[in-house]
Amino acid sequence: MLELKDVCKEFASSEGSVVKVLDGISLKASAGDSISIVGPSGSGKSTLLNIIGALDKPTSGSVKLDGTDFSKAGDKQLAQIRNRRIGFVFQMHHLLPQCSLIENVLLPALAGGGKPEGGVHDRAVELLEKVGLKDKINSLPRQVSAGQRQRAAIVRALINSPALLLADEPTGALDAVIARETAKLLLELNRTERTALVVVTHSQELAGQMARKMTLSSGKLKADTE
Ligand SMILES: Nc1ncnc2c1ncn2[C@@H]1O[C@H](COP(=O)(O)OP(=O)(O)OP(=O)(O)O)[C@@H](O)[C@H]1O
Repeated sequence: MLELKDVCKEFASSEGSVVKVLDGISLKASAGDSISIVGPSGSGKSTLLNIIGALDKPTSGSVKLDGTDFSKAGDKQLAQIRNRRIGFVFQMHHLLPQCSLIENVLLPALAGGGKPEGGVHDRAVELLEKVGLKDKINSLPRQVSAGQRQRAAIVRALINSPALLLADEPTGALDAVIARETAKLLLELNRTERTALVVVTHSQELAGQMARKMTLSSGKLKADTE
């Protein structure tokens, strides 16, 4: 369902030369998969995640999600894919401070001007309950803990039942115990929601919890063999 073929990404450096950050990356992931990508700072992890998430375009190569080739999709279709088929979780929760947790979770279901489909409110409540936020659904982000905010952000990423869940340092801003709990939850939801999960992280502990561990280095992505 997610398929990257020979993806390359080049940037112009400040000196005017061309730097190849990604050099022929191929990757396949299907529902229920969990993949971690580790690598040194500046190795291109965020660049790769942005390309997988249709937030950036490769210089060459192709990215397909459920058969749709991103390079052949128009801007409107790409926006729809980003909103409906892909969930994003970042290091910072990016919840709107003036909206309650449930309002934040429902935002992606309202994006695009459409009415939320029937049942989405129930789904939001159900997911918030599942992550232990039953008593907090009407609380504002500042009224809950950092770990609870990140759990709400994960639920928000899942509200539209995406095929793909992309997480960039999802536990990076949390202390060790909460980070561990959040990682466990992320994996549990990945299993029950049947998404393909791709996590970029510096944390070897988080990376080690994913079924497939990969390293990005010198533009190449390699599977770690235990
Ligand atoms: N828009 C851009 N223009 C020019 N160079 C860029 C651009 N975006 C990223 N780069 C360069 O590409 C390389 C990879 O950056 P990227 O942010 O993907 O690395 P990373 O592995 O995510 O790093 P970190 O772990 O520190 O977050 C870096 O050398 C960066 O300077």
